[in-house]
Amino acid sequence: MSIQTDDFSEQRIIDAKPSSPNEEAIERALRPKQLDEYVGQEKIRGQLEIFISAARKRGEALDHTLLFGPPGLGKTTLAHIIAREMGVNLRQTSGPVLERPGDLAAILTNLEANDVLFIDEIHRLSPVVEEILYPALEDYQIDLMIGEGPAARSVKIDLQPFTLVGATTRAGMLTNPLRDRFGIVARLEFYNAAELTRIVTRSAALLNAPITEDGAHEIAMRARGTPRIANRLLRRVRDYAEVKGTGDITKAMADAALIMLDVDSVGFDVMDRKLLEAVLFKFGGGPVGIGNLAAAIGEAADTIEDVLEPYLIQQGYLQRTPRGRVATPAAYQHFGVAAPRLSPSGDLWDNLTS
Ligand SMILES: Nc1ncnc2c1ncn2[C@@H]1O[C@H](COP(=O)(O)OP(=O)(O)OP(=O)(O)O)[C@@H](O)[C@H]1O
Ligand SMILES: [Mg+2]
Repeated sequence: MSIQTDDFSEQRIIDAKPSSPNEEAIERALRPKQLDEYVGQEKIRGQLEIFISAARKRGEALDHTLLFGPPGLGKTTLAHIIAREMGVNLRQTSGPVLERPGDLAAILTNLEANDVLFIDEIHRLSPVVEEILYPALEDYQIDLMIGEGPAARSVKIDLQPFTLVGATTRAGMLTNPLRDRFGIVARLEFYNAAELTRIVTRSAALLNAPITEDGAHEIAMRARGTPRIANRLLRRVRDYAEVKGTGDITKAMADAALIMLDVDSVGFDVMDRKLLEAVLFKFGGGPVGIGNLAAAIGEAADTIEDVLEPYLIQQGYLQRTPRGRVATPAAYQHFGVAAPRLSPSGDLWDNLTS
């Protein structure tokens, strides 16, 4: 099976974004429903446990909460868990869907006391819609213009207290006034292998797929720190094990399936390798600007920044410097080439912190 197509975002096996509506339905089925089923993110979980229980005791809405981090780490999952643990309804929408102030006003005025309003991709709210949101967040009130021309007047509408849960892959793109209105700001981190092993094991049980501990670990190691990718690899490995074996997902079975899928030992696929190879061999290890890099590998700068880079940077293969992207010795090593002793800025690599 080849995963090299023109539109790789549709096909890429380790894309952190959902690949199809069908996959979203499967994901919903695998989604943990309660905080204690939610694996990892210990700090966030610990904080939310306290804040939610305090808000419930007081009978108040939870503070507005911003969830940010790369795709597939569990933001939507967490938003649903928050509503459930608060014992309230969740209304879901997204930044690009809310085109006019009226769209948001209609949702806000229909919220019941302490409900959760989940706005995905909140960095893509239009400025006029954001304007309506400020007084809603601060005073549970909105100012709406009714009518047009000389007859137009503004009316204040009181809202029920509610909690905004905003999710974004790019906290840096939020306006300051919006960011300042979140009482709770949670940054989701990539998951370690032990956590992903637990996620894979749990999902396999839900899918009725027999799996060994080291089979789960093998998948976890190659899932780029991302539960969505872990679950997707699990489903592909299960197919492979059913066709090529008895259905049992062992380490050997997982390894063979992942080799077939072209996901290498550290979870890189064609796109990751293409990006690192470009930095290493086309741009001499860097520094290279994002625009040049995007042109060289034929990928949008956004996709590079949101989807490809975060994991490569977190794992120490790539660095972001003021002058551009730089490949680290680990990147040279991965491709079996000797790394230069000095970084492109002329420092010893050992002295640089990533
Ligand atoms: N902590 C977790 N424990 C177990 N499973 C998880 C966890 N986080 C995420 N998942 C699984 O990963 C899948 C993707 O998670 P989710 O949709 O919440 O990611 P997201 O951060 O909202 O991604 P996007 O940025 O694309 O919206 C879910 O189906 C869920 O099953
Ligand atoms: Mg989501």
